[in-house]
Amino acid sequence: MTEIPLLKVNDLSKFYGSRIGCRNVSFELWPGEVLAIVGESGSGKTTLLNCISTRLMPTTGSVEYHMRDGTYRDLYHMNEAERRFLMRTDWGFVHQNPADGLRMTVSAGANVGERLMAIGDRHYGKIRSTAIDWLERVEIDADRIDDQPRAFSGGMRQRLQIARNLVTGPRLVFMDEPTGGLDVSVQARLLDLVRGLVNDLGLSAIIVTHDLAVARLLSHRMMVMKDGLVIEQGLTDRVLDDPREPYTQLLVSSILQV
Ligand SMILES: Nc1ncnc2c1ncn2[C@@H]1O[C@H](COP(=O)(O)OP(=O)(O)OP(=O)(O)O)[C@@H](O)[C@H]1O
Repeated sequence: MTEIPLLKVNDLSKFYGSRIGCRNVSFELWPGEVLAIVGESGSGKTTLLNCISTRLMPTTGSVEYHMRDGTYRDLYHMNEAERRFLMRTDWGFVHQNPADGLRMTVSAGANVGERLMAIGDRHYGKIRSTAIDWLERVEIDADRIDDQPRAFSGGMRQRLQIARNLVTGPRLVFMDEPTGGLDVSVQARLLDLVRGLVNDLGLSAIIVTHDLAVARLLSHRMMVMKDGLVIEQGLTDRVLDDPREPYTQLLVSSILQV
């Protein structure tokens, strides 16, 4: 890991009227680091993820991002075009529901290929061969390239969504409950795949999950949220094996085996 954080989140808060989404969140994310945000339903995980990924504007606070040119930019001071460019070239966003991150009525190959076209690739043969390569990396047979994702199982759709996000070589990937809604055996296979890809590509990732087993398997560090606040954070193994806050102890002990 290099010594410069990829992301610096400073005192971020989001209120929905008088309702608290998240409050006073600060942390840094380092290159190659995977951070899990855990907590029960309504604790503010998705609000925080959406603010950091600029899908939502926070009420107060800033997020500084280390650009490829070496400068830091405050994400909320970028214009819409700059933010879109960053999302297309440097970031990925994996939704819990693959239908939110895929185009269901175009082919699997086009779902992957159009991301390459969006960053300027124009050579059809090259785009198709890269798409085939990525389908194989996510364990989808190349002969399904012309099928539409609506003909795929839930697990295949999620793997396709991951290929679509990673094909452009992002530096940072946001994932919102990436294994939610899948059968347990499908989840296990997907987690293995994500772990392998994240390691191989040296990706930084922020993963929202209510599942501590997902955090254990994928993340280096984790933050525990409750009522919009980060109440505990640290290395994943430390937090899970030796939780300091009573609330985290309760969360951990409610799971038989993590
Ligand atoms: N659009 C909105 N308008 C008003 N309140 C909202 C909105 N979105 C979220 N909230 C509130 O903000 C708080 C945090 O919600 P959030 O969805 O971020 O939690 P979460 O931990 O991601 O929950 P879940 O795991 O159920 O998705 C909750 O009290 C929620 O009711």
